[in-house]
Amino acid sequence: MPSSALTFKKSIATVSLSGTLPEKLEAAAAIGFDGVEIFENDLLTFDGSPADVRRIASGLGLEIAIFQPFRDFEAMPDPIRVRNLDRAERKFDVMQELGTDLVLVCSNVQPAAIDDPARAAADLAEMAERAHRRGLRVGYEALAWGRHVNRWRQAWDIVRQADHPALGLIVDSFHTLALDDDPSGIAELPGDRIFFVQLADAPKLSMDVLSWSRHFRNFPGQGALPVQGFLDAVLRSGYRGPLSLEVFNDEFRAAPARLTALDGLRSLIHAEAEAGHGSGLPAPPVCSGIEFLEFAVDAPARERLSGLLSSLGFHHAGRHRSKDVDLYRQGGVNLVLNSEEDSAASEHFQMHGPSVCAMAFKVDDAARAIARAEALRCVLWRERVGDGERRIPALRAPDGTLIYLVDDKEARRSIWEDDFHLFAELPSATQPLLGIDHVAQALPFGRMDSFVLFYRTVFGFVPESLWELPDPYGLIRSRALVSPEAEPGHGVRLPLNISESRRTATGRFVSATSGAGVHHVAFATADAATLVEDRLAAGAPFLPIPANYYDDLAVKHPLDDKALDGLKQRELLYDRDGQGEAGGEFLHAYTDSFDDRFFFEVVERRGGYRQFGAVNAAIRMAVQAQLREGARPELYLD
Ligand SMILES: O=C(O)c1ccc(O)c(O)c1
Ligand SMILES: [Mg+2]
Repeated sequence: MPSSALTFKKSIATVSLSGTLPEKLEAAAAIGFDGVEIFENDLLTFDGSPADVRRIASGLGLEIAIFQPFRDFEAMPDPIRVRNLDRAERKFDVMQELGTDLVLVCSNVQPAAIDDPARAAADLAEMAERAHRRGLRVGYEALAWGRHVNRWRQAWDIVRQADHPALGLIVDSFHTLALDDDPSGIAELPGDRIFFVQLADAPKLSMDVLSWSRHFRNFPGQGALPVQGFLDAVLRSGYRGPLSLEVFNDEFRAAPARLTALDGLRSLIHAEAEAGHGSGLPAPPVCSGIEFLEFAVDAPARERLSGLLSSLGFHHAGRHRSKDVDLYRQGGVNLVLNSEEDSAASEHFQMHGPSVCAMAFKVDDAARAIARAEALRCVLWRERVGDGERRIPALRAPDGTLIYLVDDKEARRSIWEDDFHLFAELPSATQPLLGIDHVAQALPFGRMDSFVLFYRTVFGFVPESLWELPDPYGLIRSRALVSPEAEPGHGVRLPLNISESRRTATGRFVSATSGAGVHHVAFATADAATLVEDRLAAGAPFLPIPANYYDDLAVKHPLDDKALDGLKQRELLYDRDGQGEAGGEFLHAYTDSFDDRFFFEVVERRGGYRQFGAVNAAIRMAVQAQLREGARPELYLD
């Protein structure tokens, strides 16, 4: 840690959290924020006095960092000017009752506002002077849609011109970055003239900036704005005040306040550390792949699942030394079927039915990864272990799924040799799977940002662009998080899916399993055609693909008749990315779903194909829906 590292106070605006004002305060305090911004609307709708708010906050150990916003103040023609100064005095009374000394004035949006920075400066100087007499301060923020002032530099020029010690600048990453304005000059400002700093990110969307700001802001690291560069500039100025999250987001307004607050704090700790401050974070793990997936099953589900796995070419490779747990293996893929009573798996089974209850990532240093996760406020997990068995460190994903971290740095034997009675190895020629290519999860609506933040900050995964996939019964939004070192047959890839509709594959999964979870698992192979042909012969339930799909494929891609026929005979789907030599190919086949829950996929990546065959997801969802509904086209044909 450099000796210049500073820890900043962390604050959140009440507008970022759901609930009543006391609920918001309680959530912010419980999660560990130092302070809050009291958003005026939350006070107006609170059935108690500002002094009551002060008592509640101080009882929770929360500082009220600022009261905001005070709107449409500066550069108004008389007599509104005089009225605005009276209005300010009234709000100063409220601030003194609240016990905060700072108010945010956002730039005027009124058509009546005069386009004259000198008038704005004079008005703000007058307001600051009145505040000063009461020991209060005023901060001036440029709204991106302000009538005449919408950039931080304009606001700063006005603050400088007003030249009053009780008047300072407030910067908000959203307003600057949404206009594609350059924040780097903030580093040159005197840090003590910046009175407050608000941070928010947002996804890239094309819409008017006001609607974008009011509905789609999110926490730093959840969106696509360069918030880190903004923060670096702010901190280089010498600013030492709080870092505060100010997010207007329709989904956050509906989400449980504590979940949102936890994401917010995680985001701030990460941003502060990335800026070289705070107590520091150990580097993210290098994730080289998925060591195993664990399924929670009871005895009947284990019977059926092992049958499905056998049809896909897996064999029963081992039995746990002390628990009711079996290992199924093929080549580089390890699947664990856990029926142990009184375990995390059985708890998962009670809640969700047959499902993936744990993933294990292969990492370079599990202890370092756990230290990072802990610093980012993750929930850690310690499984009960038998004598001589390996304890594998683990943490909880936001949905409660366990993520084990396996490194073989100090071990002389693999986790399998440590904990399992292993049966005789089969010849590798009979095991064509290379590893787990990707693991797709279905998330409850409104939870995407939370998962993106978790995988991005804790593991350093990189979010890919958003896809919209048409299911016959609604739209699915999909975004993959990929470990930076992912190469074909290597690394971790996690597509995350959400759907507003309860009738889509994703929506049905979330309601059928009471929450988020693994929806499908894709296995990598070097030769999908041979594998699928062999497995179809062994009775594996690969989805039958409509002939129309192949007719269309012949038009889209330069495939000769032989190649096309080879795909068609084996129910293989196809995609290409890139152009010419640089292009890669993707061959894949899906199974029908197990108990209408999860399913498997076999994939072959050729020539550096980087995607997930999303263009074919609609075909898969339609075929699965037809199988599920028992659709029979002949009923509709005369
Ligand atoms: O959307 C608004 O009006 C609004 C108000 C206050 C702020 O600090 C802000 O960034 C936006
Ligand atoms: Mg703001």
